[in-house]
Amino acid sequence: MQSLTKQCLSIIKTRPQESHKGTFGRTVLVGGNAQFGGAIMMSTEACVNAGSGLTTVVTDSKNHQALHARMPEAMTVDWQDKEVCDAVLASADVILMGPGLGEDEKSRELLTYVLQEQTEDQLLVIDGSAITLVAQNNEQLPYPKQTIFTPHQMEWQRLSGIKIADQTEEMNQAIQQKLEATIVLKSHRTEIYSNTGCFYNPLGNPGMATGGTGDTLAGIIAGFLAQFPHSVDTINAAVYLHSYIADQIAHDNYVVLPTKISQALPYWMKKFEI
Ligand SMILES: NC(=O)C1=CN([C@@H]2O[C@H](COP(=O)(O)OP(=O)(O)OC[C@H]3O[C@@H](n4cnc5c(N)ncnc54)[C@H](O)[C@@H]3O)[C@@H](O)[C@H]2O)[C@@H](O)CC1
Ligand SMILES: Nc1ncnc2c1ncn2[C@@H]1O[C@H](COP(=O)(O)OP(=O)(O)O)[C@@H](O)[C@H]1O
Ligand SMILES: [Mg+2]
Repeated sequence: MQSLTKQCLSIIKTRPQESHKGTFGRTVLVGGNAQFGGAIMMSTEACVNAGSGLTTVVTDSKNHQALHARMPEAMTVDWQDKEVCDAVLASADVILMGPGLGEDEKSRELLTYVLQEQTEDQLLVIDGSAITLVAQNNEQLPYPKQTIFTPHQMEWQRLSGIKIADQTEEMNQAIQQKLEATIVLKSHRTEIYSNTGCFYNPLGNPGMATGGTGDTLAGIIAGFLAQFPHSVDTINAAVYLHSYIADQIAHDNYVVLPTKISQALPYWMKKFEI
């Protein structure tokens, strides 16, 4: 397993002069039920700050006002409005599904719908509740090689069937090869299993152990994939930078607020651009 270094951030390129919001990708985020609105808001804040050209959030209408107040850069769609959802999903380069989605009937219906709508050009990042639902329903992925799962160890236990204590590199890799999707297996030391190699993130700190840090990572991964190459290098860079920034914040903060990571993204991306 290869340990990531600062070198992995070299995918962050200086933006071309001749560019516009369409150049940097369209990201659609699906999640946030009435209980977990904060999760999709944190993913959105991360995605916009990570540089997604256009970001649209498909969520429970209860979250719209708060989302607009917090992130006017993002557009919102009521997840009951099928016609608008169809159009928005069709326009996406990257879809992030799951932060705060919940596990009720509506959540299940939305997951099945998104899996049906995904096209062969679109990447799908599956996080949070959506991982649990894929595991429960034994959902088949339409395009496994274009799918990225971002489970923590418990979600990976549900998806892979491997108990946390048995989640060794060998076992994890065997299930990844069966799934053919990329797996970002989150823990205090996150590992990335892909069709082209396995990587290990040496950064991160216990200040990150607070609700929303994973929702934030999922938003960064989606925002990076929207504008940078569709490869594991881009996912590695997102994982590394998320922890790198958290480590900077942790120098003088006991707890690392996820929204602080998002707010610091544009600064650090500028520092690392080449
Ligand atoms: N503000 C919000 O609205 C928040 C909403 N959230 C959403 O809540 C939903 C449920 O996700 P949860 O992860 O809370 O619930 P889960 O039930 O999926 O997992 C949490 C359980 O897994 C255990 N666990 C074992 N190893 C772990 C590891 N390495 N990392 C994390 N947990 C580990 C924890 O102790 C806990 O008991 C998701 O959709 C998520 O996006 C959470 O992100 C928290 C914040
Ligand atoms: N002790 C720790 N050391 C390093 N990273 C951590 C630690 N605790 C949590 N993290 C990171 O925080 C994130 C937590 O993700 P997740 O459990 O999905 O959170 P949530 O769903 O609440 O947003 C992961 O990226 C994980 O690597
Ligand atoms: Mg999570």
